[in-house]
Amino acid sequence: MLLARDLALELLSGRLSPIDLVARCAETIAARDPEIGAFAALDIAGAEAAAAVPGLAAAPLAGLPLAIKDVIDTRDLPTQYGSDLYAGHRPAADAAVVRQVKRAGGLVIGKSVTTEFAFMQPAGTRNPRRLTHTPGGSSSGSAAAVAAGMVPLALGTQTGGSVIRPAAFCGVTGYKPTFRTLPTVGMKTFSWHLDTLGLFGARVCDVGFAAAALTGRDLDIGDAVAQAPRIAVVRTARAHLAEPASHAALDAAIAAATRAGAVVREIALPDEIEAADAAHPVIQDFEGNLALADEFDLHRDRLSAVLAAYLTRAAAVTPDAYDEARRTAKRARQRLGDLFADYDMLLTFSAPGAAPAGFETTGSPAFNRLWTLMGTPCLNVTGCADAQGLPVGVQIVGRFGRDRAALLSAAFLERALAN
Ligand SMILES: NC(=O)CC(=O)O
Repeated sequence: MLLARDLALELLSGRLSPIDLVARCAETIAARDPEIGAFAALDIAGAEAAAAVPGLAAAPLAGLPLAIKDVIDTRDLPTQYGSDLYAGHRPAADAAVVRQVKRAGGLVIGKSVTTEFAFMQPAGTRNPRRLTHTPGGSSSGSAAAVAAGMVPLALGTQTGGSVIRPAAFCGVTGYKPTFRTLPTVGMKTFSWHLDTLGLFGARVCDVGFAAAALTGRDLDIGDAVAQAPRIAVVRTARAHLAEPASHAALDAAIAAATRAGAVVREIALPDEIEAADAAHPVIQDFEGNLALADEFDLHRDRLSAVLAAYLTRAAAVTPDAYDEARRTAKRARQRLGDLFADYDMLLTFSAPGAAPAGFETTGSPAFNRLWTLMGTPCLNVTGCADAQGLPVGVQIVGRFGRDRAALLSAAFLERALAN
């Protein structure tokens, strides 16, 4: 994989030019994407032209090429939301986060494949770790493009588990920042209480570097790691949904963290927090039904059967149920804040197991959706694999608004697992 932060330092030093890096990415894309299908659209020429701008390497992103998930509007490339309803659709303006990429000196080399409206209908992308397996979703192309070494960084989105789960399946670092750290203006909305922009990179320091470059926040952790963090392991009430490989990965992470000096304790989540897991689908259903009302009312026959059936069911959620779900979520966030008085991070599953074989599903968000609703920073940490050699992720959950601490904790675990 391409190491974004190391490449940025090479670009800044002049040992590598942005044009040469674009050429390297383009060569890998040409060699690997025909069998992986990570990209919905490419703009190599546009990236080459942008790479020629003098002084680019001194910018925060130093001329690094990025893939942008195709639910995020781009003025220079089609934005099709994973649906033929929007075939060839060309937004008049870039999404706010795309402007942040360009202002920071990043190069948009292409649009990465999304599932239909970032929901559950699998797209055509394959897992670079094993081509007969799903890469996960809904940020399928973003995770696959980074895993295959086509780009050093990719933008994705998460409403359920669409950053953390594909990152785990493809063996890359996925970072879902605190809610609204990155602006969702110009992203195709599914749920305005849940939609969160995230990043994919090879390592924790790479996504931290990118987040710092985009936002100007103190998130570039470099080689730093947390010192002896207090870790609460939470398998949650859904632990029965985790396969043996995920339990084994969590056990390996616990052992590695303990060896590295962490204080690790396994706890049960308080009932108020567990209750929010059931609130997530109520909020997603109510808001998704409205966010996709035009497509559902006017083009239902051109939606996948999965999405059409979902939106039909989602219409049944009442305003009272929606309001109660939001109150449940608020109580859970308050209780979670209390929990973090005693711990620096939570450690849990990233997904039920390794990437499922076949392409009938992109996997389950069972271990992601609660944290999406909590709005807390989450990272998939690499370093574990199952008996067949497929990556199995473990997930760090940090305190709301404390993203630097979450990145340092994730870097601590990443290093502990690598040693
Ligand atoms: N958009 C989403 O997060 C849905 C999923 O978990 O696949």
